Amino acid sequence: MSIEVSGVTKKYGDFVALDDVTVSLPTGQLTALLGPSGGGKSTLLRIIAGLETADSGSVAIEGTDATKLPPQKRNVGFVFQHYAVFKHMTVAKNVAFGLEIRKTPKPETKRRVEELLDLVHLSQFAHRLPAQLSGGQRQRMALARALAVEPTVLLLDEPFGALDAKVRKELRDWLRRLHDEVHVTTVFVTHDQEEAMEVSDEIVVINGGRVEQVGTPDQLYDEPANDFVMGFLGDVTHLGPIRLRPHDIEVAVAPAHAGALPGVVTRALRVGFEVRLTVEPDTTAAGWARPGSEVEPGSPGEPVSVVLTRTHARSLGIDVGTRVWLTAADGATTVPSMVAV
Ligand SMILES: Nc1ncnc2c1ncn2[C@@H]1O[C@H](COP(=O)(O)OP(=O)(O)OP(=O)(O)O)[C@@H](O)[C@H]1O
Repeated sequence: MSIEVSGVTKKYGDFVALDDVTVSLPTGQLTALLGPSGGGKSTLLRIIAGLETADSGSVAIEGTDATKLPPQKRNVGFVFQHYAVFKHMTVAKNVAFGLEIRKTPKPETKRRVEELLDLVHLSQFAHRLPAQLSGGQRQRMALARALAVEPTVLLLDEPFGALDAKVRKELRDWLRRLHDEVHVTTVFVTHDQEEAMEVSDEIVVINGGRVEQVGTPDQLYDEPANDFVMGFLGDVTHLGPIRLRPHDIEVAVAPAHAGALPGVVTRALRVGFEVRLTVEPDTTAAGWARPGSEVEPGSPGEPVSVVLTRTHARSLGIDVGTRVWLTAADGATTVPSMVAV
């Protein structure tokens, strides 16, 4: 059982926001919809919630065809970036709201609200008004409110987007722990790859209205389906005709391998335990045969970025001006360079 989105297309006028999207979001997991701005993430989430109607295709939630169901019949909880709260009601009343309109017996509502406030660590703020909470506390209240009615699915649209970086980080750790406790199927939208990688069981990468790849954070990082996914999930550089991650380049200070790309270090930046090098390739040097030369290189003369640990850089004696030879490390994740169009 899961959320099954099949062949969903959504247009706004001539603009195709979602183009024949098919994806399955597993039950009990925390799934991120990740992609650049305007890619269609929110549109997909809103179609799952029933706040938007697809032009074609279907949505099933836990085996029930929900395509034509209104939002209130889908049993979904929803939290937006700017969450609408009842300003005149206390935190406890806000959380109780959904239970009260469902005419849940008073003692049960009271018990459930206490339980939820405990879960989101807001018990001591139960009698405050929302305006007396910090932004992060308000989002936790919003999550408690969404969870109150025991939704089958929790949908979060950039729930921490408006908060500062530190609070965002705290809330994302907290969301992961909360999810491990309650296991409600959760789908959240983010354009922040680090947030998606840290929190989710599975990531759906959406770009230009299409699903680029679905996989665990490790799968997407280590086996990106294409150049877009590779670039969106981490730093990428190039070595002749291939694109790879800067830490997947091996550096030698003597021409050890045939086919190694010779160059000169033009910049060495120390950041924490890393040293980030910029290497100007010397493609005119003798002995350089382009590896995989059936693929036309994008720009063979462009500088290459390389990341080494500080210890490694020190042991090689690397600094600005050092002559180096670069090769792709064994097992490096690579994709062909994009062919210029
Ligand atoms: N009601 C609407 N009318 C017209 N165009 C819309 C409407 N809603 C969304 N769009 C367009 O559809 C595209 C996808 O929007 P969507 O909000 O799904 O993107 P997103 O990936 O969530 O982006 P962001 O991260 O910026 O929120 C955008 O180009 C947007 O301008």
